[in-house]
Amino acid sequence: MSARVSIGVSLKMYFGHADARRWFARVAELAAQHPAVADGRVECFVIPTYLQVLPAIDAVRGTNVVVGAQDVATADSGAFTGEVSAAELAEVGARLAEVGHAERRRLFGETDDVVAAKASAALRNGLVPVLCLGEAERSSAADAAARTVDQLRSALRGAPDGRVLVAYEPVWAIGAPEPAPAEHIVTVARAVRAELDRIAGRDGSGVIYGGSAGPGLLTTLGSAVDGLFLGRFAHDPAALSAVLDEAGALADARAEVVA
Ligand SMILES: O=C(CO)COP(=O)(O)O
Repeated sequence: MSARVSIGVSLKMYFGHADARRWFARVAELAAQHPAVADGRVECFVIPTYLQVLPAIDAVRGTNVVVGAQDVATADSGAFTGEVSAAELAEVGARLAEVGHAERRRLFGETDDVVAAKASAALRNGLVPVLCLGEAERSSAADAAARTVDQLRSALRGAPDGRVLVAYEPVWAIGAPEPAPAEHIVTVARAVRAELDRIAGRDGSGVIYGGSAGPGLLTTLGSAVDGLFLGRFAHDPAALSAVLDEAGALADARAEVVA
């Protein structure tokens, strides 16, 4: 377990261009002033639409905030109309690529094979895949853990070495009023972390939780997770700032354990 805590935000398709730019400016400002982000104890990443990736990179330049994409092509170049390659994302300065989000699986038919090909494409090009995994229907924590670990194995089968951030997102907790219960998240996150520790070539990897996450949750979960993947509840920069404060406190507590 590394001491660093990761806090990511996907903007999905919520913001238009002007609103997104205003939000990036606020995030850049608060990250620059945030001691735990400024000194690297907390990794902060934002994942806007493809069209917003370049303005986001411009807005956060000089801060420790990094930018990712919400999807990535399986191929690196060629006749793939509408796709964006990991090679180009890396070329312009994106650092992460979200892979296999529940909305892409459900609305756009992404299969486990497609998810695996996208994870490989990201790793092959030096991007960190934010690998979104989680059970589709509410079940026991043990069952959810088994399903999520199976998804992880499938997504990384044959993938190049490199860091991976697993975003454990139970599908039924996405877009909900509340996150999944803490005991449920802790059980699944532990199983995912154990699997990440078992497989070679994944140094620096971790598991973050997403699905109606917001202020207060990270303090409840503690070191069972390596951070959070936020959606709606980070649209208000003040809420994101509160989560970064919690992440800083968690990183400090973890540094004492690691030392
Ligand atoms: O899917 C999510 C992040 O990728 C979570 O979104 P919400 O927090 O809005 O449910």
